[in-house]
Amino acid sequence: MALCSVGRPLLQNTRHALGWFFKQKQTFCCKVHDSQEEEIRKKLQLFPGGSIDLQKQESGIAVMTVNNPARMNAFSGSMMTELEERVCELETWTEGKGLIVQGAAGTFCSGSDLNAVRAISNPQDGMKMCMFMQKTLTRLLRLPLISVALVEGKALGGGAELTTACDFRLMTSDAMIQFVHKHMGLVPGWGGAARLVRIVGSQNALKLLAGSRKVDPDFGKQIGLVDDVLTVGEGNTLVDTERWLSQFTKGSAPVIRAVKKVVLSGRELSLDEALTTERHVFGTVWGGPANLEALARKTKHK
Ligand SMILES: CCC(=O)SCCNC(=O)CCNC(=O)[C@H](O)C(C)(C)COP(=O)(O)OP(=O)(O)OC[C@H]1O[C@@H](n2cnc3c(N)ncnc32)[C@H](O)[C@@H]1OP(=O)(O)O
Repeated sequence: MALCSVGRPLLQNTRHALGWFFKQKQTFCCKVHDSQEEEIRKKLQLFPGGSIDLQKQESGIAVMTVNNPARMNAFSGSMMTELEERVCELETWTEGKGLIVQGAAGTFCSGSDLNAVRAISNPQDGMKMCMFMQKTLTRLLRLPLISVALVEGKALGGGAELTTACDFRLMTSDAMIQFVHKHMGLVPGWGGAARLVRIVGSQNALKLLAGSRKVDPDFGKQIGLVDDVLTVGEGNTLVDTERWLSQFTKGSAPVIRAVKKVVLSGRELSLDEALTTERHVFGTVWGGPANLEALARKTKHK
């Protein structure tokens, strides 16, 4: 049985996912797939092109690149299955602390590949693709890594949804995020609407989805979608993003991962369940190497 099998109620899915998450039995989820998933995976692989590249660095920061520049980094079918494989890889990366998600060649992602979309425009295939991407992006958001989307150029449709599957979003000063779904006769289906409401609130989410409003860095910051803006032409945006992220990833990996776990459980579980999880996670760092070192240093917080 896969981690979140199709049709299982959402709350049960969340509990299962978090139970799995905290026990860190990641290999289970990576290796076992149900037959419906296998079917959509095979179908998606009929639409090749581009790649999802992953570089895990010794610093504990990984860089994932959506790479299909000939189509403005649109997601081909094979890129959707590769994304899931990369997420699996990150789920088992126990030394990891942070993740940067970026697009190749100076632009973020123009959503799903419209050629593939046309070919699977029947409701059954559309629903399976949507389930597949929803599950993958939920797992991306639940990684025990602090993640940031580096948005250069454009993030459109599914590309805008992908940004919401990260903990933070940075934009370059000339970038733009737009949920263009309404113009395509759609609503988000990769979990982007649910996540957007949690990030910017329902009023702002309505503006972005019903108005397909373009989000520039100023408006993005104003509504809380965007955490910071990088000035174009001043240095290397990836290096700047790594520097920005390091304010949260400096220090011991178990502690950084524990922080992400308690925030995640606070966001996704009932208060009672989140408190139980928090106690459990606290127990994993109390008296641990970083804790003992800090005590020995007689740390003062001036
Ligand atoms: C989950 C739901 C979804 O994601 S629905 C998909 C939402 N996305 C879209 O509708 C994007 C449509 N594309 C555009 O609006 C423009 O191409 C954007 C991205 C603004 C870029 O414009 P511009 O800089 O003028 O370049 P261009 O149009 O010449 O594009 C370069 C080549 O890339 C291609 N491209 C772009 N986006 C996609 C896409 N989503 N799927 C497939 N191909 C895409 C263009 O067709 C163009 O290709 P070609 O050079 O004509 O062969």
